[in-house]
Amino acid sequence: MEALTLGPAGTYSHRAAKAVADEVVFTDSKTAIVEAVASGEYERGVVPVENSTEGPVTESLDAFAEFDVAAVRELITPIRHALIAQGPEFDVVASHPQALAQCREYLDENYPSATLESMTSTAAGVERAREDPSVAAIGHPQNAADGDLRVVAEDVQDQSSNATRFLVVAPASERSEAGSKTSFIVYPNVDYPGLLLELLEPFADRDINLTRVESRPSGERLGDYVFHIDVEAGLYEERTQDALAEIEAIAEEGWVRRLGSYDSETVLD
Ligand SMILES: O=C(O)C(=O)C[C@]1(C(=O)O)C=C[C@@H](O)C=C1
Repeated sequence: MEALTLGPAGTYSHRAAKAVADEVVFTDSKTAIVEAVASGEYERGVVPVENSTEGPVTESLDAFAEFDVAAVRELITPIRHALIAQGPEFDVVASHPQALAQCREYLDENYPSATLESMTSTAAGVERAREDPSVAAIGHPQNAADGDLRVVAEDVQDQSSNATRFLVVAPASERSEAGSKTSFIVYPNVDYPGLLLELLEPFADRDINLTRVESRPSGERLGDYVFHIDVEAGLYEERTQDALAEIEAIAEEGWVRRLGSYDSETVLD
């Protein structure tokens, strides 16, 4: 099966996508991945959603609220960054903002005067370093395996436990009720004291553990939010269906989207 993910070759998304697809194709935005799967252009997409150091990948979350797709698998991958350059002297460090943020303390301590440059992906930063000796990149060490680049330093992420969670997305028709985890999005379109508490109580009442709650601005007006909620239960379970029915009643002025149920796996590379 073919999967669309964030390119060029050598991104962490590429490494995760290889675990679920025999052919991987690339684009340079997470929104484009979700949109292409929603429209049926691709059968699978692999997008990062959350990092243990830096938190949510907001572009992916916003794309899930905008385009109707199913989440069919979760991949968790440890992220161990290398500093990659043509030599030890450079003025610029180029990488994806998530990766730069995951190495903030290391860069402040070791390269306080380097200019940080945001790229569309870690591998795009590596391409930039390949072209320009004054630029270093942060990415997977394997990106230095060929050509003029070398690994200047390994394990430059601030937390040794640094890990990113990816979701594999499929067309909405492939949404599954089977799996140990479920993701859904709620837009209540109302605002009153205790609303968030009311949205979470149906899970607490049924002993369902929440693994993530993220609020994203709806874009409609200041203080108006879309909530991304992940729970440790499958849609096939009666308790999950009952909790969602209660939430749908609370959000009757807005909407509730089930991304679906899935199982989680760890991808080492
Ligand atoms: O730039 C890449 O290599 C990506 O796959 C994107 C991404 C992200 O957006 O979180 C994925 C994993 C790492 O956390 C850093 C960057």
